[in-house]
Amino acid sequence: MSAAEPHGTGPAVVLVGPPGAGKTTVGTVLARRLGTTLRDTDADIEAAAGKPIPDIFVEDGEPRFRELEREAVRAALTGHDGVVSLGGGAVMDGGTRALLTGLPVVFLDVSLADAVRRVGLDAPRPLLAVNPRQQWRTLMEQRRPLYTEVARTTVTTAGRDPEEVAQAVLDSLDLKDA
Ligand SMILES: Nc1ncnc2c1ncn2[C@@H]1O[C@H](COP(=O)(O)OP(=O)(O)OP(=O)(O)O)[C@@H](O)[C@H]1O
Ligand SMILES: O=C(O)C1=C[C@@H](O)[C@@H](O)[C@H](O)C1
Ligand SMILES: [Mg+2]
Repeated sequence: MSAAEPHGTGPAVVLVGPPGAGKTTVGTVLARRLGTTLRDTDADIEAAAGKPIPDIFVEDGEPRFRELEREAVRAALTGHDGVVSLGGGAVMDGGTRALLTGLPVVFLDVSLADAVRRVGLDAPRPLLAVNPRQQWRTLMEQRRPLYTEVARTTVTTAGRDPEEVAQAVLDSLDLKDA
């Protein structure tokens, strides 16, 4: 299968995984290697709402955020044939999960220790505001089955730099560089 092949037929790769999995970093590498661009639904939501995600959580609540996210994911998946990176909690919404059916979704798996090391515990993440380490553990335990459910393949990021992770993603989907 050629990397440039799926133009006009949907995204080449959709990345899911918790904060710190490397969705943005690896997505950027993948986009370069596939000769395409990365679309990040968190950025799309912020642009559409005209405010940062933490403000959406505080002012509108998480359920509203998940609705906005579902629409952002729908738009990204239908309007982009490159690499799409979803927010860490996108899989919590059943409607969003349904949008991913049949797509080349890759779960970037990361250990709690690596995620905390990469992102830190003081980042402005609304769901980690109180007791972040315990919250993180709980989120990872809740979400792992959902990442696995939506994913066509799972790629571990432990002990791999972003280039190596990107290569493993391409291999897992049987894609080649542009
Ligand atoms: N495979 C890797 N090895 C080491 N560090 C990595 C790896 N992947 C990403 N990082 C680093 O981890 C941090 C978080 O990566 P990144 O922002 O890509 O994660 P993310 O999954 O997009 O997170 P978020 O859900 O917050 O958007 C960055 O500093 C990045 O350089
Ligand atoms: O893990 C989560 O639930 C989130 C992750 C981020 O990507 C953002 O989508 C938002 O902060 C929520
Ligand atoms: Mg990111």
